[in-house]
Formats: sequence, structure tokens, C-alpha cells
Amino acid sequence: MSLPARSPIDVAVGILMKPNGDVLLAQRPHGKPYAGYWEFPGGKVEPDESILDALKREFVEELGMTVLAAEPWCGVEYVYPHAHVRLHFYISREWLGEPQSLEGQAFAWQGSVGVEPLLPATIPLIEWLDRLRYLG
Ligand SMILES: Nc1nc2c([nH]c(=O)n2[C@H]2C[C@H](O)[C@@H](COP(=O)(O)OP(=O)(O)OP(=O)(O)O)O2)c(=O)[nH]1
Repeated sequence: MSLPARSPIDVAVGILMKPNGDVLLAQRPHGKPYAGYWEFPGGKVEPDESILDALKREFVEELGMTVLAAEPWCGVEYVYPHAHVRLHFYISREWLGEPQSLEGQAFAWQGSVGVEPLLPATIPLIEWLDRLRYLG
């Protein structure tokens, strides 16, 4: 039996990277699928919204931070029981403000990422990120 075909939902995801290589992770709040799992901040792209605009909006809404610039880095598609997502990962090294827990979520700056569990689609990113950060 095959699953019903559903078109993927676009999700904008931001990896904020400090000069020392630390990146910002957040824990999914109660009430969302995979609550308690760690992820890079972001969320669904609204109709008629660009991915970068969605990224900027989500950082304001979730963390009270202003992303000044971000570059597309990689894309990942993943089929969860709750949704088929197309994740657009961006890397930002320019932002304003410190993270605030506006949705009651925990967050953490991490060098080698030690928080768990991570969202399944995000797990491979950690190794790719280490290559980017430490192997140039
Ligand atoms: N932000 C984020 N989402 C991820 C990552 N990895 C991953 O599989 N996802 C998935 C989980 C969700 O199915 C989807 C993001 O949707 P969401 O429900 O968090 O988005 P949202 O904040 O717009 O939520 P809502 O307004 O519908 O409550 O992408 C990641 O690293 N960061």
C-alpha cells in the first residue's frame, strides 16, 4: 500500500553561526509534533512569502532576533507521519539581538552539538556542519 501523495511543505531553517563556530539550536515547544526534540530555529513558509522572509519572520516570532543576512546552504526533503517537508537550510553570520524564549522553548549555543534528541531530518546536517566549520 502506498501513502497518499502530498506535496511537500516548504520550511525555512536558520543556522546562526558565531565566529567561533557555535550554532544556535532550539527545543520544540509543547503542542507541536516532535515536542521536546531539538532543531535549528525556523518554520513553515507562508503562501506568497519568500524563504528568506519566512526565515526572518520566524526568528522574530520565536526568538526576538533580527537576521540581517543569510545564505542558502542545503536542502533536505523528509517524510514524517505528520507532514512531508522540504527544508531550506540557511546559514547566517549577521544578526541583531540575543535569543529570547518567546514560545517557552529552551535554546542552546553549541559547538559540537550535544543536545538530543534531534529531529530526524536534521541529524545528517550536524556532520555536514562539522565539515564546514572545522575542515574549511
Ligand atoms: N525549524 C525546523 N524545522 C524542522 C527541522 N528539521 C525538521 O525536520 N523540521 C520540520 C519539523 C516540522 O515538520 C517542520 C517545521 O514546521 P513547524 O511546525 O515547526 O513550523 P511553524 O513554526 O511554522 O509551526 P506552526 O506555525 O504550524 O505551529 O519542519 C529543523 O531543523 N528546524
